[in-house]
Amino acid sequence: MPEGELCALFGPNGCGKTTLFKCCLRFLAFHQGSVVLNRRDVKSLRVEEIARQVAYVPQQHRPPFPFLVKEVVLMGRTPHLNGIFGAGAMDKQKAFDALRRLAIDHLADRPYNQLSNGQRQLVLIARAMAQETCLVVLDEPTSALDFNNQIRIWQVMREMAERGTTILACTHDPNHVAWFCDRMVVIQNGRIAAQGDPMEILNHRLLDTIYGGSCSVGQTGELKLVLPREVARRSALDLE
Ligand SMILES: Nc1ncnc2c1ncn2[C@@H]1O[C@H](COP(=O)(O)OP(=O)(O)OP(=O)(O)O)[C@@H](O)[C@H]1O
Repeated sequence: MPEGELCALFGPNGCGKTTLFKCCLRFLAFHQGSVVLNRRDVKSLRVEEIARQVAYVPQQHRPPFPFLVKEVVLMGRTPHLNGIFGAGAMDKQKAFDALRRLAIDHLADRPYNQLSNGQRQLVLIARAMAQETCLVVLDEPTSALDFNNQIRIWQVMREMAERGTTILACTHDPNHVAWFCDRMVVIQNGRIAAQGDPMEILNHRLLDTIYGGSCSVGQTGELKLVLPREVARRSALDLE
């Protein structure tokens, strides 16, 4: 991936997006292919070295202990420290900045395991921001969020990419891909079915291949909009 790119990994349920992420991060062993991170094979890197370069936001996270939200976010600093107890004022400030950027600083002193799914998802994204890595990998980062927070997270990812962070996020929302991403990679049946600029490759033929004819792609000005086919028929959009 080019530096500073916001790329979406897209594909139907069960096509292997999470598995691919887990292989890239070495949570799962893989037997074919290779993963190269800043010109080095990840198999040759120690876990700490990977954590200094890649932050991961998992789809689900079951906390083992009632850590406070501010402690969970501070854990993002761990790869840069000599253990969590080495956290200094600057690390705490970075953790707080991430909480504030996501408008969840009011949750700082709440136990993480007493939060809603969406609140926990925001905390994990804040933890990844505090980690300050060159690559951030996010597994359906907006799946539990209200619409306002979905847009906030895509805007935050966009800003991070503009500042040079490379971002790989999987999502099931083709509109988010069209509105916010530089590139999309479509996985189907174990291989890359298509990849490129969403404005160029996101069309009804691609969606028919993935979803079997349930969607239409409309265009209004520079904006693409994916709608259920029946809804699209009722709209005044130019349909492909
Ligand atoms: N722990 C597991 N053991 C065995 N098979 C698994 C396991 N986890 C996932 N799989 C299988 O691997 C395949 C890919 O799953 P994966 O979770 O990577 O898909 P995904 O694209 O992330 O799906 P979704 O969009 O539903 O989150 C699926 O067929 C799934 O059933």
